[in-house]
Amino acid sequence: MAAVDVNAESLGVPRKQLMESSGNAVARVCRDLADPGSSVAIVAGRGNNGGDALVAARFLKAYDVTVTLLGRPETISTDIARENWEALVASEVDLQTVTDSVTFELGDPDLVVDAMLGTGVTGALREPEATAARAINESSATVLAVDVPSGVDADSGEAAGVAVEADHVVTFHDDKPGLESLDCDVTVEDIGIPAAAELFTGPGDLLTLRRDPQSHKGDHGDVLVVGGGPYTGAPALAAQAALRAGADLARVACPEYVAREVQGYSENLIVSGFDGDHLTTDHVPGLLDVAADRDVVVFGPGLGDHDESLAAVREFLSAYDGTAVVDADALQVVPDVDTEATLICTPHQGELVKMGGETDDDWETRRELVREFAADLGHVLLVKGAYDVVSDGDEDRVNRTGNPGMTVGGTGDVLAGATGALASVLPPLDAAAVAAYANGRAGDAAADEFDGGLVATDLLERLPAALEGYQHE
Ligand SMILES: NC(=O)C1=CN([C@@H]2O[C@H](COP(=O)(O)OP(=O)(O)OC[C@H]3O[C@@H](n4cnc5c(N)ncnc54)[C@H](O)[C@@H]3O)[C@@H](O)[C@H]2O)[C@H](O)CC1
Ligand SMILES: [K+]
Repeated sequence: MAAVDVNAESLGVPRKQLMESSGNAVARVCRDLADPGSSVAIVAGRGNNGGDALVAARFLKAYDVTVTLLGRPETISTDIARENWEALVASEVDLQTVTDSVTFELGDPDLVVDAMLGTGVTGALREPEATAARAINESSATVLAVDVPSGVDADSGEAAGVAVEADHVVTFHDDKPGLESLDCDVTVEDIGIPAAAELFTGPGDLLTLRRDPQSHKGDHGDVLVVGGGPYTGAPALAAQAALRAGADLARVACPEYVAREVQGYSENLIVSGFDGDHLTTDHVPGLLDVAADRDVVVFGPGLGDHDESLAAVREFLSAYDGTAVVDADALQVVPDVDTEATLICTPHQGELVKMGGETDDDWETRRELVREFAADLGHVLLVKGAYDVVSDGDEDRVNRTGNPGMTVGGTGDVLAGATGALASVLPPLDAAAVAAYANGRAGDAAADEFDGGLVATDLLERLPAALEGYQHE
């Protein structure tokens, strides 16, 4: 939800606007539950759940409304809730604040609006919330809970202690799984979050990437890139991209003569060369051994399409059961390989067609086609284009970052390497979506500087900033 909020904000729909819609929806349900002139007691907490009800107070002029804030106004925890409180103060609405359980009084209202705590909370209710919840449960008023009854976990429906027993819940945007087990009416209200905030990647997607300060070397990914042959730069780009996207270790397995060059690109890489000038099935047992201890394998950058190399990819994937990003010439093997591995395939549209998939100029049609093909394959697809389409056959994401300058060679290798690093820490669909977003963002930053003259290594340098997370209240 936090990710969707940030994406909505980046589309020009800030959270305060969503709060206005939520508050409006709360007031609408109040009107359904109580006649004009009835007394309505709004019990508001200090977070955004309380903020929703503070908005509702402005929409209930035909009612006898009292608003009780649990806690001192200075401790309201978000700017948008505080602004809505201040608007009520300035409007001389009937307000009271309660800082302890002794002074809490509910009175005898017809309707209670429980807006103490919503989805931002875990654990048992503290005071004065717990006392207020008991008073609400003892009263004969109809109880309307905002988003989730206070004290109930929105995901599980369980309560760690006392919780509000609501007659009705008005929840926003989407059903909350925890509400199903409760004995009350639930209304789901659309609050105007654009569908695009969920479909298109955006800055909110980066929220999933916050690093744990307690983590150790290897926790953020140990990635093996297998490739190189006719193309020598590709595996080096992919491996460096994995490091720039946060992997702790990046290894490259490639033909011996390529290995010398790859090592020349960066001393940060661990490179091992195998004999000959291309991958063959003779190399597969050794690769499987190395791959077994890695988080993710990125298979394909610069590999070439020698029959012996493709046979080796087939043999590797048949025996491998970890996570692999498959790119470039290795992709054509995927449709007829029987594998236990989790694959993220990163074709451009030409490679997609070569795999047996279909494409279309219209991105919405392409989205349908990609979803169907991903379902057939049983793997995640990230199909590159002006709009990248990511699908696991069930859920889809679309990425709009990037620019025409990125058609230069090597940007696909950067994307494959970044996807490998992210797949060590995120589920496959998310890894592909975040990688596409960040790769395009890095490309946009490079284009700001170099226009159409950008090169793939410009993206490498800009990947860390492109992956930087967002602070959100
Ligand atoms: N897009 C959306 O999801 C929207 C949601 N809205 C509403 O926002 C709330 C969630 O708001 P948030 O500020 O994140 O959290 P809460 O209001 O639920 O709670 C924060 C508040 O509670 C205090 N607190 C924490 N734990 C406890 C405890 N155990 N006992 C007592 N108090 C506790 C904490 O200190 C904070 O002050 C969501 O439910 C929706 O109602 C929107 O406004 C619209 C968009
Ligand atoms: K609530």
